[in-house]
Amino acid sequence: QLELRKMEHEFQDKQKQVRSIRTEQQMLKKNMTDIAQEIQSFTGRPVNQKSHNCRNEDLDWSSEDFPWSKKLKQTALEVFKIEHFHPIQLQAINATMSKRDVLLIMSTGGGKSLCFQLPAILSKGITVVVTPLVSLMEDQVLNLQQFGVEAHMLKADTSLDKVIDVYDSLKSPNPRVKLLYVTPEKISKSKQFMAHLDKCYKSGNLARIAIDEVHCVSQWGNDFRPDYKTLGVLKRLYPETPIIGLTATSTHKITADTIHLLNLKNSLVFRSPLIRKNLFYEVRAKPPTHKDVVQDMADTIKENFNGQSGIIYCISCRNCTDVSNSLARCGIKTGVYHARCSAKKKTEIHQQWLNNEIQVICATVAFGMGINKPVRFVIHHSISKSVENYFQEAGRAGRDGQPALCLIYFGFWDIFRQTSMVFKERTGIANLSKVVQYCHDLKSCRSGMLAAHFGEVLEQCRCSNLCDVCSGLQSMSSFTGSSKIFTQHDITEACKTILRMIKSNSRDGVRLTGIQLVGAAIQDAKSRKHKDTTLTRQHWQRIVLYMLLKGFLREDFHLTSRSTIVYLTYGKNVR
Ligand SMILES: Nc1ncnc2c1ncn2[C@@H]1O[C@H](COP(=O)(O)OP(=O)(O)OP(=O)(O)O)[C@@H](O)[C@H]1O
Repeated sequence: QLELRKMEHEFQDKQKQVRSIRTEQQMLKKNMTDIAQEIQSFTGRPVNQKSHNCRNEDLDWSSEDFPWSKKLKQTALEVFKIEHFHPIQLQAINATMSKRDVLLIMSTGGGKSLCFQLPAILSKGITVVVTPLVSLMEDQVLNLQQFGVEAHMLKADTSLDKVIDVYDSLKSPNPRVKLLYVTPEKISKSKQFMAHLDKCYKSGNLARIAIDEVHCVSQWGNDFRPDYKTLGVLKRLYPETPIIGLTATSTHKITADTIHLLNLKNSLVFRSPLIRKNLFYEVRAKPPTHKDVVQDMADTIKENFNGQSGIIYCISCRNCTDVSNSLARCGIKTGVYHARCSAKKKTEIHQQWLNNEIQVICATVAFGMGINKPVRFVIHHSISKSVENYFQEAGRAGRDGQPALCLIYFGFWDIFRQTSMVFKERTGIANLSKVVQYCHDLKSCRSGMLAAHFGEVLEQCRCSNLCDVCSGLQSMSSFTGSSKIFTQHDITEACKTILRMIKSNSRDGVRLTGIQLVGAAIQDAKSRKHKDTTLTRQHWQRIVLYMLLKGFLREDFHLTSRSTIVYLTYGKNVR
């Protein structure tokens, strides 16, 4: 045993030495690249560097032995007042500082921005940050400037003086600008900007390119932006400049697609656990009337979140106003935020919410990116159009690490409303069906389902009481006090009734919507004094959904001049 211990010690010692040699080797490589770039900036000609095959895949990216490690810690503290790095932050920072291409997948609020902001401050030259939203860009630039960092942005209404100032920096051998925020359109459409970026690269001053919300590059995601696709050109034009892509929501399929489209062949992928242990996921059957839904929301908020802030996501602008007005009548201070609000109104509401003058924002998905405020609950008045959307919206809760509730009201009618809105999108129905599956399931752990969707496996199959399913099966849910005990029922006859309703009505040339189909089935069961008369309307709705999810039913769309009607008909699995 003594011998074994001794060898173990020796082994660890050697491993330490190997790590240290690898780090040194990596540094030498970096210094050679820096010198080559300097030569290039003098001569204007690229230097042919031999490829040195040091296997830095094996490097310990969380090591604090890199040449910049000391300065990194110091700058994090001095500039951002950050004492410790979150998991994966240090790995991602070390990898991008070593000039590796990086894809960072980290949950909302995980601290992705720091992973390019800190390296930008520590590196020579300019870091270009591509962001999909101007509001996001404005927030970050303002924040950085408050920390005393030279951060700037180029957007459609940037003054000519400012543009010239930024272009001068891009041309300068010693640029003043450290971070330059641009939209993807700038890269795909502005020849002038690209000409200046070329100069910046040739003088060895294009330190890094950060692409925020990088999943927008893939058509498999639901946030696809055509201009993001053109970002693939960056690696071809600037092969020596490291790229770091950042996202909170990326399935394995989207990740692979992103790497391919951005030409990041040898990139390192860092993925932090997406499921946050402070979020409690719950799905609640939506009460049938608007009044009852709002009363249920008001009770939940008053009982659990006295004086604490939250967001309620609604399906439409009108819906936001209705919910907000009704909640106000229940004594809750609310405001609305949606696409039809003027920019002034949006800023005003956001500010009132930040100042705790209003407790709840009733918003469409237009609200949310870059929120920096403790949010104790995110309630979905209707289901989201995809799991990715839901995960991102719900993830705005509890970014401070404290417990928070993510609640969906799951209503039968809402599903067809969403279906009629997304059916023209390429993956619209498939994406929505995954959300319906998530809400319809009474047995599977919600965190587990979300984790599995993003290709992650939870250490335990149950989430230690962090969702209504796991806690409801054993005890009372901590947030809602509701116990979700359910019974099993043989629904063979009920399914046959549903199919018979479709058949008999179609013989008379009548098509049925989901709601009509449920009504017809209830009537039929009653008239035939069938044992299924014990089934409630909600049971019948669940049966219809089950049949939809299992392919026994499918939607049939009928476009009128004013709307799209969603009928239900036989699915592919009906023989
Ligand atoms: N290591 C850290 N310690 C403490 N606070 C941190 C740390 N890293 C980041 N933060 C803070 O966490 C907050 C969220 O960071 P950031 O906005 O970068 O998150 P994000 O991952 O980009 O989220 P989102 O996907 O919602 O944009 C910020 O206020 C940031 O200053």
